[in-house]
Amino acid sequence: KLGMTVKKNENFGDWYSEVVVKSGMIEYYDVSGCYILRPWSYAIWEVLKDFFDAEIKKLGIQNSYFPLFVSEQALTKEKDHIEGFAPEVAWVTKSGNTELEVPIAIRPTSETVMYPVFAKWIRGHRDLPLRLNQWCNVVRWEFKHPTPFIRSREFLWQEGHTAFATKEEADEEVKIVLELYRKIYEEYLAVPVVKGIKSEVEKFAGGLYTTTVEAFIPNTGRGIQGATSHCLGQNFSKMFEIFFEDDKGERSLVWQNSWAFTTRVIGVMVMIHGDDKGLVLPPKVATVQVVIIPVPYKNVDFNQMLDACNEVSQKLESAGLRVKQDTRDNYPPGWKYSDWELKGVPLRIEIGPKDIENKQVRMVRRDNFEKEDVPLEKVAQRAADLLDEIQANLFKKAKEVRDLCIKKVFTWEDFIEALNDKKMVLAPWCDDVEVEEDVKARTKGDTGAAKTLCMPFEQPDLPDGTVCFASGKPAKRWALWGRSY
Ligand SMILES: O=C(C[C@H]1NCCC[C@H]1O)Cn1cnc2c(c1=O)CCCC2
Ligand SMILES: [Mg+2]
Repeated sequence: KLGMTVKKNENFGDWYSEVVVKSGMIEYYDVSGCYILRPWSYAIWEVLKDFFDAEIKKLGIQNSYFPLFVSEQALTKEKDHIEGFAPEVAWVTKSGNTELEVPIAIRPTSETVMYPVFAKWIRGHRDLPLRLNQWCNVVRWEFKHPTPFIRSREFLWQEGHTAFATKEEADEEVKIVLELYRKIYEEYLAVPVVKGIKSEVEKFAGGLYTTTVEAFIPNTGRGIQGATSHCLGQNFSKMFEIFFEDDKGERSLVWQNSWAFTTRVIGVMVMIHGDDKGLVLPPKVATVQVVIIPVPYKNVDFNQMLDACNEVSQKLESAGLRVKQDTRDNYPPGWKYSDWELKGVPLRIEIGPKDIENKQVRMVRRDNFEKEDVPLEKVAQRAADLLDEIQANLFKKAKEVRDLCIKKVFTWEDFIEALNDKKMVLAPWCDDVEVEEDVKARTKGDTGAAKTLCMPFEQPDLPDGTVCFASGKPAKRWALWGRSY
């Protein structure tokens, strides 16, 4: 059957699998954990890539491309960087029937590819800052259940890798890039995120600190890391001996950052906005923002309909909108309505005989199905305004839902109740590693343990004497906890 058969709130997992395939975003593939990104989703990646690429270029960051393959020696150089991750590294061990002398890793991330070369390129302070980015794929042999876009063994991302003379410069860039990630989610994908810093347990082990934008999937009650911007401190420059001579002739280690967002962002957008009819695409990222559908009538000349569709299409295109005319003669209008609703096109324009007579069109919104008749001479402006309204409405609705899913608590009992009610939990915390490990242990269950998602930069006030919800020790700050992907 062409349309959706699974209801989002009845079986979320099956709904998600059905919608990403039937909308034309994903095709399954015979290598487990790998998916084909079809044009309907790849075009969304391109919109985000174009935005982010232009922004980092404004910051003076340059794109480059480093090899896919990593030597074993390089990969295992930074000890605590790799130990926890080793099982996820994919290795090339032979070519044809011939075993390789030494196995070669496929990049799971490129710190160990790039940093030996950074050490070679960086000599003096005039070689700094060095700021490179690459758009590429990475491979991580994940063992958890693969999910299109959300968790796959190969995914697309950008990875930024920068080196500075001072910590201040690094700290500043971490924040600037994190703000770009917030824009990708909130201004393009209409998905609300919480900006914050990761705990010592959750941060990137090889780094100094990790900042993050955290999204939330209400249907599963799970948080999801949206993108990360790490300050690596001097950990990697120590390991890879990346020194520079400063203007006083002193030899010191560079300060580094690394930051990434991935094709996961598309899956988050699908999960947040989709409904029982299929995808709902935010106009900013919609491949097709407006679809024009003629409603033929037995006694009306079809060519007249096509002319009307062309006229409207040209008006919208000259207004800079992404338009498509569905003039296929082998499907009735109703079938087309469902098909484009399944694909999530934000705005539909119907043109029937009486519309032509009255020099108007019928506009139908995908987000709330509201319909309105619009005079021909106002079509371009009205469509542009409606798309802005749809974009804003999608974000507003998603933010209302997300805010209702954050519960602020002070006690363990309330924490557990909120967790079991599929919420994120904002709780006063002593920020001790062993306490976080203890909460994980105490909340282990078939749906996974709770962990800190982040310490939000926006902290509610913490009255003196407030104690940690889990340990009873003096609370240092608020942490956002939850089960996660
Ligand atoms: O990749 C990072 C840190 C960093 N990598 C570059 C972009 C930003 C940021 O993600 C963390 N990380 C996650 N996962 C893995 C590794 C790893 O370093 C290395 C081995 C395989 C799995
Ligand atoms: Mg991982």
